[in-house]
Amino acid sequence: MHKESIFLVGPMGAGKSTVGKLLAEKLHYQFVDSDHEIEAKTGATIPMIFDIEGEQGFRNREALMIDELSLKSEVVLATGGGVVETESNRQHLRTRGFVVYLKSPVEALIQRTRHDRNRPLLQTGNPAQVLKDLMERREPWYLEMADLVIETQQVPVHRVVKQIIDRLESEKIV
Ligand SMILES: Nc1ncnc2c1ncn2[C@@H]1O[C@H](COP(=O)(O)OP(=O)(O)O)[C@@H](O)[C@H]1O
Ligand SMILES: O=C(O)C1=C[C@@H](OP(=O)(O)O)[C@@H](O)[C@H](O)C1
Ligand SMILES: [Mg+2]
Repeated sequence: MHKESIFLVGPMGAGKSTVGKLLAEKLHYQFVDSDHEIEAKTGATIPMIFDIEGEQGFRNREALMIDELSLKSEVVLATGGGVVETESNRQHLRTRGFVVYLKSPVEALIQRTRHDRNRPLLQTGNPAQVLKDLMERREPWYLEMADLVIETQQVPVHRVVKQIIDRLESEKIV
């Protein structure tokens, strides 16, 4: 099966947005980040949407955006970490493109997200526990939908991108 678009999934801090941008550049694909697209469409930041509409309001917008973006061809799509919480997203991503799960231990996710204030779910007294709990629930979904799993702990972004491209080329995806 020839799968044209590349969908990056994984937890907050896995590197989906950062890796996705560079991967798209190298492949000469369009880069789209579902969070950025939601912000552009609504004119509101992710924290504002969570504040005003709650997490479910954000998930509804995210599901509409994923449906739209996953139909594009030759894109690298960086999803948000919670994309797997919605069944239709899992279905669309699995059937419409090549899914790469960027895997990192929780300790690395904590380090990479600790100074960032733009992830509302981590603005709590114990973000490490939140990341652990979310990973416990979500990792089975990431694994279940992944065509490829890439370990990113202590692997610099350009090396992660290189590994993905090597695999995509060897499987004749790109
Ligand atoms: N492989 C990596 N090694 C070290 N730092 C990384 C790596 N991938 C991403 N980062 C850093 O981690 C932070 C979160 O990355 P980001 O791309 O926003 O993750 P995501 O979109 O998966 O939540 C950023 O500061 C980014 O520079
Ligand atoms: O894991 C989540 O539920 C979320 C992850 C975020 O994206 P990143 O994974 O790019 O941080 C963003 O969609 C929102 O804050 C919710
Ligand atoms: Mg991101």
